Amino acid sequence: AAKWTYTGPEGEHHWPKHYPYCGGAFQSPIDIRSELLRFDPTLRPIEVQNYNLSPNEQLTLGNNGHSVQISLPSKMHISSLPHRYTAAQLHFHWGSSSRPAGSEHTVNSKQYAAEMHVVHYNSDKYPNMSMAVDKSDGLAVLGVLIEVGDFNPAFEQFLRFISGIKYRDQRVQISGFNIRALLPARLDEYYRYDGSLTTPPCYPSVLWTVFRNPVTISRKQFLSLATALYSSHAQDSSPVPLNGNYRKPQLADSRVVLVSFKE
Ligand SMILES: NS(=O)(=O)c1c(F)c(F)c(S(=O)(=O)CCO)c(N[C@H]2CCCc3ccccc32)c1F
Ligand SMILES: [Zn+2]
Repeated sequence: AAKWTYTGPEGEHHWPKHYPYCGGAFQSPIDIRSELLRFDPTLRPIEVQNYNLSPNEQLTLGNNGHSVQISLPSKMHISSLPHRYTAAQLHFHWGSSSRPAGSEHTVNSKQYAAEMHVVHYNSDKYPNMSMAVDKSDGLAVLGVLIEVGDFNPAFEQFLRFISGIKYRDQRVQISGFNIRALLPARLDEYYRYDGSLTTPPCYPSVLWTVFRNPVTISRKQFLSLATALYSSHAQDSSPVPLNGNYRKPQLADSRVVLVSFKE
């Protein structure tokens, strides 16, 4: 498995050596700047289906060495886009206890504490994620900005198990819960642009939707996300903390960011 990191000799400035798309166009994340925005009245509210999972269902919560991820059942999908986009997994990007800013997208240079991504693939055209991941109309990712504030009971549904996946490739089964509760209340207010995976291989295959309104988690919840995990395996002699797992904003080039709302 090719190794890449967020800092050091395998850090993001070195990604293009092994992953050429990372040095290409249409890269994500970006700084969502006011001057790039254009109101688009055709942008409909995001509609998600089957996000409210029963506690009788089991989800896999895992540490893949780059993030904490939850694998999602294929009945979950986005129904308001031109094609059906079926959910594959969700994961997070965060800062560290000493530097609590770790979102990937920034808004007028403001970096949030963390960011959640719900990854979907175009299941009208492709049979699975692997076939969709490098196609220009392959993926749709919902981005949720996260700031430190009130306690978030929905996040607690998986955060309370995070000590069971401290090391790379550890996984635990958790009960299903309402994934919709991880999203902000308003799914009608969002930024929309064409971009890429924010990790290698950085394929320019993502229709990005970043919701305007952040969600909050408590400082204690943020610290458990930012301090519980290691990117190294349990048996490795020198454990490597997993934090600061965010790519810096990329050049917007001539890209316009569409917005579904008027101030
Ligand atoms: N920010 S991002 O671009 O949304 C993003 C990540 F940042 C991220 F870390 C991951 S990862 O956790 O899989 C670790 C490294 O790929 C993904 N995985 C996607 C793309 C790769 C293939 C694949 C296959 C099945 C399910 C999900 C995915 C990712 F899409
Ligand atoms: Zn991501």
